[in-house]
Amino acid sequence: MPAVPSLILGSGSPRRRELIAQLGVIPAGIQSPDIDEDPRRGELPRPYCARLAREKAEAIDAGPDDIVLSADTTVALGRRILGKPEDEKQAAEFLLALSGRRHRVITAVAVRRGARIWERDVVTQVQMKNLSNEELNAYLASGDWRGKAGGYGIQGAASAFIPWINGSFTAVVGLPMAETANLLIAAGYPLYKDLS
Ligand SMILES: Cc1cn([C@H]2C[C@H](O)[C@@H](COP(=O)(O)OP(=O)(O)OP(=O)(O)O)O2)c(=O)[nH]c1=O
Repeated sequence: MPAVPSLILGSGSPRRRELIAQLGVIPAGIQSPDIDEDPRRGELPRPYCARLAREKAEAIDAGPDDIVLSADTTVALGRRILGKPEDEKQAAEFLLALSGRRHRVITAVAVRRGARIWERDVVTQVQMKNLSNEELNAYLASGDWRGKAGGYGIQGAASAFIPWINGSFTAVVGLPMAETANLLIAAGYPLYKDLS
């Protein structure tokens, strides 16, 4: 058994890689999980998001002692799930639905070691201001909506659309850092341990 378990980042998201690097964690491997992200009929946003994080962690090919970290970020408008827009038209539809409204961003994290899974989900409230046509069109043209739940990235130009959030900024970007660190420690990852 290796003295230090390897961490496999089970996520293709560049944001998640950058966020765990801030903890000093450099993954031994990175794999993009390939799962069906369609919500089940009647599935609510929070259980949907938790299920996806878990399924992503389970879909990663890892050794029995490796630690796998996966996550899912979902934008919820009431009971409605807004995932990653398929095209610009859908991004426009999502942004118009969010314009002037408060919504939730849910990020679920799943850490797996062998058959054991440690999970947490975090809900952040986000207020989006009323978007003018000019703002909407400029943002759509920037392409920054691509690959982002709800069709916006709070860490980019869309920061100007968000007067306030209540909760974890990093969770909105893709990983709640405090909870992620706790899950890694629970799974036996030697975070903060001096390995020299
Ligand atoms: C709301 C919001 C989402 N996002 C991103 C985080 C996630 O990468 C993405 C939601 O898609 P996810 O399905 O959570 O993740 P992903 O497809 O990018 O990567 P993987 O499944 O391989 O882990 O939206 C932002 O970067 N900023 C934001 O403000």
